[in-house]
Amino acid sequence: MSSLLQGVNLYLIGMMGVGKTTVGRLLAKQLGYGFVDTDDVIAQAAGKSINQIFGEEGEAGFRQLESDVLSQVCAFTKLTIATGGGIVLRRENWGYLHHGLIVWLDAPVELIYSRLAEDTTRPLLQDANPQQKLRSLLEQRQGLYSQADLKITVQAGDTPEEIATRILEAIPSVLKTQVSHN
Ligand SMILES: Nc1ncnc2c1ncn2[C@@H]1O[C@H](COP(=O)(O)OP(=O)(O)OP(=O)(O)O)[C@@H](O)[C@H]1O
Ligand SMILES: O=C(O)C1=C[C@@H](O)[C@@H](O)[C@H](O)C1
Ligand SMILES: [Mg+2]
Repeated sequence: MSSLLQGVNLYLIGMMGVGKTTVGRLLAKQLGYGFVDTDDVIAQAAGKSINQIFGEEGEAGFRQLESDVLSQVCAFTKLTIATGGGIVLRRENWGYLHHGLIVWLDAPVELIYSRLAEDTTRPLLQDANPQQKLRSLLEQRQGLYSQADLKITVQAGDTPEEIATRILEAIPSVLKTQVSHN
């Protein structure tokens, strides 16, 4: 698989809590790829948590840092990159994402909510009605996520290992499509 990909980066996109970081780490290991999480790189570079960045610089400040990090990461090869849930919002980010293969992890809002109900590290979910907030974010972003090369639907009970395997099994079909267009 790794040789089929020829070093092309894999970008995982999708809503917060869908499992991009968890599955991305596994995929990287299985592919012999490096692993990068854009949220972690942003927090490390800023020396602040994501919550602090949102609090001090606003969402716009965070989005700028996110684009800066993505623009640097995409220059490397052989990486699996777990992105932040809102990376799809900026048009310029798509130019970077399309350097690699983009995989959308999609899951029902109820499943995402059950995972993140107690979470305090996602600033956009610190809302009076987090489930409704998730619903409206997904509605706003669905059309953007659907521009991915590959959509993988995640259901309750799917283990990270199963999801990683499903992604690996689906990759050849996408690569074949790309080759046949050349
Ligand atoms: N397949 C799974 N089964 C059970 N729990 C999972 C699964 N995938 C992820 N989780 C759990 O759900 C939570 C969110 O997962 P994760 O941090 O990987 O999501 P994410 O897509 O990276 O979110 P964000 O966009 O906020 O970074 C974590 O507590 C993780 O352990
Ligand atoms: O969905 C989002 O907009 C976000 C998801 C997280 O990964 C972080 O990037 C941040 O909490 C914002
Ligand atoms: Mg993550």
